[in-house]
Amino acid sequence: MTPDLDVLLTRARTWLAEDPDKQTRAELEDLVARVADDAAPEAVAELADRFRGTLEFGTAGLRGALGAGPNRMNRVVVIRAAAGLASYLRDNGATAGSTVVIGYDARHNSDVFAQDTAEVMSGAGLTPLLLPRPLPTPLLAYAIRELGCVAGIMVTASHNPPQDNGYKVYLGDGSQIVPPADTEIAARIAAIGTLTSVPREPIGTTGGRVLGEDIVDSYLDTVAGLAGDGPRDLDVVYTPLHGVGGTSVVQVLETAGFTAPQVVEAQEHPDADFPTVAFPNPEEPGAMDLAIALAERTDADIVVANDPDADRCAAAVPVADGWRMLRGDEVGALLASHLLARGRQGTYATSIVSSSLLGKLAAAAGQDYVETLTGFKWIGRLPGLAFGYEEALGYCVDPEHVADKDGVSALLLLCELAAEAKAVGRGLPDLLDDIAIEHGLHATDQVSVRVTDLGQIAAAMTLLRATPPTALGGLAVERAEDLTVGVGGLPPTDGLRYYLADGARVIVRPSGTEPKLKCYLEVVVPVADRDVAAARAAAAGTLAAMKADFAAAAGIQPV
Ligand SMILES: O=P([O-])(O)O[C@H]1O[C@H](COP(=O)(O)O)[C@@H](O)[C@H](O)[C@H]1O
Ligand SMILES: [Mg+2]
Repeated sequence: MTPDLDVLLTRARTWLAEDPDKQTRAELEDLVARVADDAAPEAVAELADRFRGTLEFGTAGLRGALGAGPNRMNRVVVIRAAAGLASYLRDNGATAGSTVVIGYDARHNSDVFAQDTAEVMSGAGLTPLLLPRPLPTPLLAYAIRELGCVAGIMVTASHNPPQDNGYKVYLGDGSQIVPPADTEIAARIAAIGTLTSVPREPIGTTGGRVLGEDIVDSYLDTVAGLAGDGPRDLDVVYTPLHGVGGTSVVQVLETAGFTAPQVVEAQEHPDADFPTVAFPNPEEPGAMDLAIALAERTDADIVVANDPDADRCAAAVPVADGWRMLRGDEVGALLASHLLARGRQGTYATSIVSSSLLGKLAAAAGQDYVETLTGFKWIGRLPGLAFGYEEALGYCVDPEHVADKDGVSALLLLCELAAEAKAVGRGLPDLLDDIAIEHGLHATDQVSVRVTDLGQIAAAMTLLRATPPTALGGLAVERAEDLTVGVGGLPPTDGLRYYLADGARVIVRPSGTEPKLKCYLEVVVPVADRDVAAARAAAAGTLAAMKADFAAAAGIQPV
């Protein structure tokens, strides 16, 4: 046995001694035995990975595979995280009786992690309020403001694979944490000694309770109230993708006067194993197949979907040759023009990896425009926000009540817009064409590479930094920026941005929620003689060439 292996085994045994979860304990005991017996290389690598650092706050809180060890999601990590957060809150003005609202999705152990969190809050003298059942993330964000809480926690891994879970952390403003709060909370988590030093009390101890359905109804009525008067004739197919959006979306649409959507039966109820999809992420190819098939069979007008925690919204619409998924940037432009047409005043915002079109729409209507880093935590908190969106299917159409993305309210307003268009014999693609004719066709695409070894992502970034591309898809790279130095007033972040000829731009960055390298591309093609189809074809050709060149420059194989 090498000294390194000895240290690893000691750490694992120390961890085992305080793990309150039978299942993760059994799993780690087994792994420790395999390492101690014959140091089987696979077992050693697995154990080392579990103890390689601790889960850190990323784009949207903590996120990782379920399992034992500090580098996984489990009860020990959650209890420590809750205790660190409680200590941060106490140091920043929270007093006895300050409330913390806790929500959870329907993933494996989400309810257990929520319960642990509530007990830690009680133990710290704060008052936990638990949402009554697995519910959408935006409902949690709503509850923070509505109930005047000092913080909120949502136990969810959103759209990640079934074996993952996660922990989204919000402060009293209803937005997810950003620096320096995240590092200050992380420091307090790191400072926690043994788990036995963390006081835990039953949730009633400090007046905490499980909330009733009234908070759910209050949220759903608020969302339904966003729709104006107008046409409601629209045949909607909907899927919550085995997540928690289902009943909320149906209730909101009906309250707003729509006929109940047809819901994809096999994906209607929450299921932690997401049995009908490879990845429960509407961005992934195939995730919407069942919904689109149902829409085809029933000749529906639109397909809408939420990701499993219902903070994202995806849509597909019928076109001449079948069904077309709308990109997040397209839905963002549609919702923005819908709100601008209604006279919504304020700041229109998106992330730097999203389309530049929003800036043009806002400017044309005399409204302010702001760009942030990736992550809705940056958008939701902007003062004076009128509307915010990001290409990753996230939209905030009601910043007054929900300072985060909300797949339920976005879905309602998109259906409202589609019904208005249908009433005059048009579809959402026609509205997109109108926008393209006025502002130029802004076409976006993404190369997303899933890796098993995070080293591959670092290697691609290193290669790009060492040998920057000089042209992509035949467009010269006119300017390159390394985002790690913090450009244009943005906080530093790992990423590279290239400005190309003809207004094209490319950004590459590692995902902060999944083991993926993401490259976001945009080209802007003027529309001549109202011929949007020609501009679209030209843009598609350039984007395809840019993708291929980018993959070669980064040394990656996109799937
Ligand atoms: O998981 P969700 O639905 O909350 O979505 C989260 O992850 C997305 C992808 O982030 P990344 O590119 O770093 O993986 C972000 O755009 C989003 O703001 C964040 O809330
Ligand atoms: Mg989500």
